[in-house]
Amino acid sequence: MAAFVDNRQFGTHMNGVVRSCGQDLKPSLPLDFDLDSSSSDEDENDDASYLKELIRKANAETEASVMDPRDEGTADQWVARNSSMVRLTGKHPFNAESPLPRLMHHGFITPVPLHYVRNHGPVPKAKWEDWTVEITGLVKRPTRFTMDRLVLEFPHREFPATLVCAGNRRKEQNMVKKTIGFNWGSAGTSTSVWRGVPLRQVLRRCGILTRAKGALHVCFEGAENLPGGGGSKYGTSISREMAMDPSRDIILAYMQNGEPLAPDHGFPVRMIIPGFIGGRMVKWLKRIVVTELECDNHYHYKDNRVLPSHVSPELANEEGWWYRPEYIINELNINSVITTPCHDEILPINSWTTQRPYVVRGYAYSGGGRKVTRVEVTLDGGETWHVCTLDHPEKPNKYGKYWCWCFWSLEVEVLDLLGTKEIAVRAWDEGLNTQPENLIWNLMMMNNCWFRVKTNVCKPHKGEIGMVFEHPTQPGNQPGGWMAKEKHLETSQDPKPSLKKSVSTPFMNTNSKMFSISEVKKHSNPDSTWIIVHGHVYDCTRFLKDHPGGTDSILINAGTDCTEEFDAIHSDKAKKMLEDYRIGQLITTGNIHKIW
Ligand code: HEM
Repeated sequence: MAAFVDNRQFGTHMNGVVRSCGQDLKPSLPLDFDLDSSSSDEDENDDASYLKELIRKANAETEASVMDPRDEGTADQWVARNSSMVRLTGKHPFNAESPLPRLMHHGFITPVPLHYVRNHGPVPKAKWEDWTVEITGLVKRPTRFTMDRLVLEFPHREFPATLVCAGNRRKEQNMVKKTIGFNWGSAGTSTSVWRGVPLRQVLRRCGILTRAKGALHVCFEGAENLPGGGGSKYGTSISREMAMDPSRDIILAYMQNGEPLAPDHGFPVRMIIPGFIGGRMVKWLKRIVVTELECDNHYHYKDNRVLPSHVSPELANEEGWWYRPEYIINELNINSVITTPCHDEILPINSWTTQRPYVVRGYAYSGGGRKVTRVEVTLDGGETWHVCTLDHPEKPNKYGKYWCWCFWSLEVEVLDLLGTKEIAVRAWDEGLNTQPENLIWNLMMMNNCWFRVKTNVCKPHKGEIGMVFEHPTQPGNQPGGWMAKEKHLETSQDPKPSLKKSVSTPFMNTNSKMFSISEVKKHSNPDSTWIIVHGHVYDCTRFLKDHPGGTDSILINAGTDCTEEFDAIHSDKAKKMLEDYRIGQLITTGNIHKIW
C-alpha cells in the first residue's frame, strides 16, 4: 500500500465543485518539512478498492438534496437538504435526523443527505479558494494553510467512521423529565467515509512545543457566526495526548463519501475524531490553537457534559459543575437500538408468518475504538438473554480500533414474540462495558439504557390477529411511542398538577389583554416581534439579542403561532422565562383560545 498518497489529483475547488488543476501546482514546502516521517505509518490500512466499493454503494441509491421551502426566509435558504429529514428545532437552526427505517435501509454507509445534522446557528457561506485554517498558539511555526496547501502538502487518510450526537436518544430522557436539550430520537448517528489530513502531522509540521513548555491542549475553533450563548463561535478542545496519538486517526476532513463536504457537514473542512462524540468534531474549522489550558469557549464547558442526576441548570451554575473536568464527555459510550421491528410495524399472525422466524435487527456502537463484542436480546424483561449475530462491515485500523457502528440480528419464533410484552436489547464492548437496564437521567445527554420495544396484540384486518410494535419515542415533536402513553397514564392518575403545568405557568401573569391574529401578524419584524404560544401572546423584541437559539429562530416565527416548535425545543427553564414576555391572550373567532 502506498505510504504517501499524491493529492494533486484532488485539484482546486470552486463552490464545492472539483476542478482539476493539473501537475503544475507545486506549493513550496517549509525547509524542515520531513515528507517521510509524516507519511510512513499513517496510510497502511487505506484500502482503495474497499473504500471505493463503500462509497459506490452509499451513492448508488440517490437521496436528493433540494431547496426546502422550510428554509425560505432563513439564513440557510441557499443550503440544499433532504426533505425527509426530521427537523428537531423548528425551521432554524437546522438540527435533524433521518427517519430511522430510511437510515437503516442504506446500511453501513449513510448517504450524505440523510446524515444527521447538528448546527448551532446559520451555515457559513464558505468558498474553498478563500478558506484558511490557522495553526497557532504553542507551536514553533504558526501557519495559515489554504485548502489547497492542506490537501497538497500532506498525505491523506481515508476510512469510514460513525458519528454520533451525544444527544442521541435524548427524547427518552425528556419523557422522564425535560433536559436542557431538544428531542433526538434514535437516528442521531450516521456513518460516512471521511478523507482528510492527519492532525498530528499538521501539528508536527508547525512544530508543536513539548509538554514541558506547556503545550497540553489542542483547541479547535469553527466559523459559525453564532448568536447568544456567550461566544460567537463554536469551539472545544482535546488533550495533546489524544491529538498526537497515531492510533486515533484524527483528521482535518475535507471529503465525505467521495465528495467535498456538504455545507451542513462543515464545508470546506472539519475535524473528525473517530470514537468521540460529534460535539468535539468542529465543523467549518478556522483555527487550531495549542494551549496550556483547555479551550475557554462557552460550548466547551456548557455543553457535552454528563452531570450527576440531581444537578439542575441552576445548581450547575451556582456550584460550578460545568467546570469540573471529570464530567466532560469525549469518547462515546456503548449503545444499541432495535430498528426492526420499526415503530408501528404490524406483524399479522397467520399460518404463513408463523412458519418462519421473525428477524429482529438493529445497530450498536461504542467509543474509543472499542469493538462491540456482544449484543443480547431479551423477551422476558431480562430473565434470559439471546446472543445475536453480529455484522462488523468495517476493517479495524492497524491498532485494532473500530470506528463504526455494527449491525446485529436475531431470529425469533413468531409465537415467542406473541407471548412477550417487550423486546429489549443491550450491547457489550471489548472493555466489557454494557448498557444500564434503566435510564439514568441527567441534564443533557448520553442516554444508553436498554432499548425497549413494546408489543401489543392488534387486529390488522377483520377476523385476523396481529402484533403491533411500539418504540419508546418518535423524534422531535412527532407524537407516538410507549413512553408518551405511560407518561399520560401517570399524569392522568396524578391528582397534583402535572410537571408541564407546574413548571410552565407563564399564566400566573394576570395580564389579559386580548389580541386578534391579524394584530399579532403585524408584529413580525425585529422592531416588534410577537409570537403565540399555547394561545398566549408574547412580545420577544427585547429578548431577541439575548436568545441562545439566535435572533433568526424567533424572527422566522414572528407574528405566528409557534407552539409546537417552542415546546419541542425548550427546557422548563426557557418556558418559565417566557412568562416575562407575555402581553396578553389570543382571540379566536369570538372564543378565547383554549389554554394548555
Ligand atoms: C421569549 C421567547 C423565548 C425564550 C425565553 C427562549 C429561550 C430559550 C432558551 C433559554 C434557550 C436555551 C435552551 C433551553 O434552555 O431550552 C433557547 C434555545 C433555543 N430556542 Fe428559544 N426562546 C424563545 C423563543 C423561541 C422561539 C419562538 C423559537 C422558535 C420556534 C426558539 C427556538 C430556539 C432554538 C432553535 C434554540 C436552540 C436550541 C439548540 O440549538 O440547543 N426560541 N431558547
